[in-house]
Order: sequence, then C-alpha cells, then structure tokens
Amino acid sequence: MRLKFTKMHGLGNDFVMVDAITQRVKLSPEKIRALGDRHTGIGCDQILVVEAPRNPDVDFRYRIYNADGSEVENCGNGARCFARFVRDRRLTSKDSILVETAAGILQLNVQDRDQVSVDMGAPILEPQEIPFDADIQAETYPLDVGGEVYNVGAVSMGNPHAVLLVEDVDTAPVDALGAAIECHPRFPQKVNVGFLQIEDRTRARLRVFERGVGETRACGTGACAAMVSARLRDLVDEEVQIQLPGGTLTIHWPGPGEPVTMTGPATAVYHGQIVL
Ligand SMILES: N[C@H](CCC[C@H](N)C(=O)O)C(=O)O
Repeated sequence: MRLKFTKMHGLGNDFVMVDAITQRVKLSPEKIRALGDRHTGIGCDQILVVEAPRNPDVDFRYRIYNADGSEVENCGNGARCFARFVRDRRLTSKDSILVETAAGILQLNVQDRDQVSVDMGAPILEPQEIPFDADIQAETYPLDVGGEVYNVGAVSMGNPHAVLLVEDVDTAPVDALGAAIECHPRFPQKVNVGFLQIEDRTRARLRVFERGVGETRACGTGACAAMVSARLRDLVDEEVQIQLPGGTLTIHWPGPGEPVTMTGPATAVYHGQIVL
C-alpha cells in the first residue's frame, strides 16, 4: 500500500497525519507500529487518521493511534495539527471545525499564524469514568507504587491522566516512575503520567510520560489534566501558561462542569509517501 502523509508536530509532540478521505487507508496495529518506528519507519509519537464524519452534524472524524499501535480517545496537540492539516489540504475552509473523536466531539478554532484553540470539553473526574479504581472522587488519591505512596490527581480528558506535583521537573524521575504508574493496576486502561511543577498561580512546568509512547516533548491533554488537577487543589487561577519541554500551551478552565480550552501552535514539517 502506497501511503501519502504529512509529518507535523505540536510543540515537538510529533505526528504522522494521514488523509483517509482522498486515499484508501487500512492500517493494522502492525502497520501503525511500522509507521511510528523512529529507525525503520517515519517515526512519530502518534499516527492521526482523518476520515469523513459518521455524524452528519460534524465536519470530520479523526482516529488517534499511539506509536505502540493502541487506538486512544483523545490527543490535544493532535487536534491542533488536525485542524491545520485539513485547512492546508483544503478539505475545509472553515475557521471553526467540529471533529468527532473516540472521546466525543471537539470544536477547533483556527487562529492567525499557526495558533489553534481547542474546546477540549469538560474534564471527567468521576473515578469509574476515568477509569481509576477509587471508591469516591477526590482532589488527590494515595497511590502505592512499589511500596512508596504518592499523592496523585486523576483526571480524564477523554483519555486518562495521573498528575503528580514535583518540586523540580528537571530532576523528576519521569522515566522510572512514569513507566511504573502508566501500568498501575488501579488504572485498568493504563494512564498518561504528568509531573507538574507549580511556579505561581498563572505559570507551571510539566513533563509527561505518555501511555503507549513514553516521555514526549509535549502533551496537550496532559497539560489540560494537569491544570485541572492543580485548579481543583486551588493552586492556580483559571488561565495558566503550561511550559513543557517543547514549548508553552495556554490552558483556560473556569471550574467543574465547564470546558477546558487549550491554545497553542500546530506545525507542518514535510509531506511524503511511504510503501507499507
Ligand atoms: N498517549 C495518549 C494519547 C496522545 C495524547 C497527547 N499526545 C496529547 O497531545 O494529548 C494516550 O494514550 O491517551
């Protein structure tokens, strides 16, 4: 199968974008892993496949696959790149785009330059819906990881996130602790793990060990989940600049029941073809 693609990234969280509207695409988990392989394939954190909508009230459907081949519910940086991609390929000329994902419908607003703002919907805090094994909803939960107990926030943005506060993200044990929590039995669908350093009520630093990938240079849903968890603990105001290794996202969330809005860049790198 010959596949046309566009390589894109959102603050260094990189994607292979595939237009499955103007080309026939059939990607097995093995083919997804082959595309994502940084040595023998194109190399990326996620593969995003753009399809015609099933719901007549929205403009597109897009499916999200981690580099390990797992299909997931949401991808914040991917949503911004999706918007830029469908505009650049003239699949739409709209500034406000409705797209159906496995997590529900997102509204994407293309702004000037390379900025895109996304209504990510309201965060999900009910443990069973995250999913996370806990009897009652709380701001934080004690989580035993190999005999050490960590206080974690648990938030879903359609995909599950654990959030830990740290003194200094630069020295946080992201790889070891991230990998241990990613597969923790209390997260039955595994989990993305955010390490959050609060600087003041409007600025924070974040590193994310992503489910199915490992540490990425940025994670959009991770930035949303981290800000929500910090706001539930009254550590930040309703708009926060989240600085990730790849750059900064603006996250706005008034409070429970309200949507989270994420704003940041989306960048196209190159177009290519590959034979799978
Ligand atoms: N690894 C995530 C999906 C991609 C999320 C991330 N790239 C973002 O920008 O939100 C998961 O398994 O839920």
